[in-house]
Order: sequence, then structure tokens, then C-alpha cells
Amino acid sequence: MRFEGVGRRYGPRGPWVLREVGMDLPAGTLTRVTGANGTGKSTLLRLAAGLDAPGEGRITGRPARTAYVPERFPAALPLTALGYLVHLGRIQGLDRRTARRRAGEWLERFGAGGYRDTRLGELSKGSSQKVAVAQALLAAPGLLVLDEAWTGLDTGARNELDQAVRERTAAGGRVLFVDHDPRRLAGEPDAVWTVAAGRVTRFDVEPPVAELRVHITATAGTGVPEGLPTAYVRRDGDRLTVTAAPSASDAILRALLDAGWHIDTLRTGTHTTDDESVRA
Ligand SMILES: Nc1ncnc2c1ncn2[C@@H]1O[C@H](COP(=O)(O)OP(=O)(O)OP(=O)(O)O)[C@@H](O)[C@H]1O
Repeated sequence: MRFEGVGRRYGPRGPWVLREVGMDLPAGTLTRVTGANGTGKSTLLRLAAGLDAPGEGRITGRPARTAYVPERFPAALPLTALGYLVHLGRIQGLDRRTARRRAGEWLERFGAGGYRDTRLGELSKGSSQKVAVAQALLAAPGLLVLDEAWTGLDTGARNELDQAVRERTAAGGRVLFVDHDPRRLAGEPDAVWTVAAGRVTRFDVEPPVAELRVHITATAGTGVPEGLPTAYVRRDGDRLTVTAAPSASDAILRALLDAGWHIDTLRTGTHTTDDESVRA
């Protein structure tokens, strides 16, 4: 699936919210979209899901089965949770038995099995969100679009949705998501795209966001030990500063002590771009 020169504005004379978007969504991949509030993330996701059409450019290769979960779920329908899911499953091409079985399974997975016969309007916000997510997963979509879909879910259901996302990509589906929590599926996306000033640009790797780091300073040694685990090393006179992930600290301390260094300080902090500028 591909965006080619896609632009979108609201109203014929409105400002362009997005312009010249060129984005690939290959089968079997997880794609994250980031960006500040109001930059156009939801607009991009609605375009991807086909709920909104580009004002210019085109989107090709969208899978026939596409599902979308918004942050807020319109629950004012006179149906029970199960009735609603079966109805949507039928619309998505499932036979009634399969729709009923899968609806029950997804409600159970998200811890909402007890609400299957509850009317949508009587569900709490969290339970409504579980129904919204179940609705999107029912028919194993080739494209799953999640716009802050974790909001309002309890921890168990959030983990279950993470797992469902992994299952979708493993089965060859595409998953496109926005979430305010930078730890959501951290390290798992195949691509991260950022929306800013109407443009959508790709990061090749997910930028570390406030990642915890250990900073070790040492003196009185001679050479920098070889083969330090992935670390940024800065030499400043006879002082060495090593910055790395906390999981690497034992190995780094051992290597420095073995090489005759004296450890002065060890502190933890968050990742800063300064660390990158001193990459050894
Ligand atoms: N239906 C609409 N009519 C007019 N303007 C809209 C409409 N939907 C969005 N916009 C405008 O388009 C811009 C991008 O909105 P969008 O909701 O896509 O951003 P977002 O990055 O998802 O924001 P947030 O992080 O706050 O959810 C905003 O300036 C918004 O006011």
C-alpha cells in the first residue's frame, strides 16, 4: 500500500493540513506515526483507512479488509455488545456463526466477556473501547489503523491489544498506529513517520525517547578498553565518560576495572542528544 503525493485540506480554501505525503505500508509491517498535537496525525490515519479521501495525490493498494479504531467510540446504538459485533462481522463478510464465535472470543480476550449482553449505551468508557477494538480485529483486517486505541483500556486489555497487533503483522497484515505513550510497542515498529508542518517524514529507526542511560566516569586508566558493549565514550584529559543502556553497565564496569581504570561516579539519567555527539 502506498501514498503518492497525497494532500488533504478541510474546505476548498482551507489551509493544507498535509501535503506531498509519500509513504509505503508494506505487508507484514508495523508503522508508528508521531507528531505534536494538531499536526495532522488523525487526518493521515483516516486517509489510510479510507474514511477520508485525499484532496490531491492518491493512495494505492489498500487491502479490501481495512479496520479502524478511533480514540472515542460512538456507542449510541440500540444493540448489545455481542449483537453489535455480530452485525459488523456480517458486514465484513463473515457468516453469522463465525462472527458470533469470533466476537465472543475477542470480548473474552479483552476481559469483556461478561458484558456481551450489555447494551452499548450502558457500557463504561473502557468497556466500549474494548468493543471498538474487538470490532476492528473480528475479520482479521489486512490493514488495521489504531488512533490512540489504547486510551481507556485497562492494563490487561492494553497488553492484549499489543499482542493482537503482533499477531496481525505476523499474519501479513499492516498495522498503522498513533499513541501518546512513547513506550507503546517501543522498538517494534518497522517504520516511524513524523508529521510536522504539513509534511510526513520517515525515521529509519525509532528515536530513543527519554530512554534511561547510565553515565560512568573513570580516571587513572590508560587505553579505552576494546569491545565495550554499545556505548558512547568520551575522553576528556585523563577522565573517561561512558554512556550506555543500564543493561550494559555491569560489563562496562568490569571492562574498565580490568583495564586498570578507577570508577569515579555512576549515575542514571535520560538519553540526550549530547550522547550521540560523543559517539566513539
Ligand atoms: N473535520 C475537520 N474540519 C476542519 N478542520 C479539521 C478537521 N479535522 C481536523 N482538522 C484540522 O486539521 C488539523 C490536523 O488535525 P488532526 O486531528 O489530524 O491532528 P492530530 O495530529 O491528530 O491532532 P491530535 O494530536 O490533537 O489528535 C488541525 O488543525 C485540525 O483543526
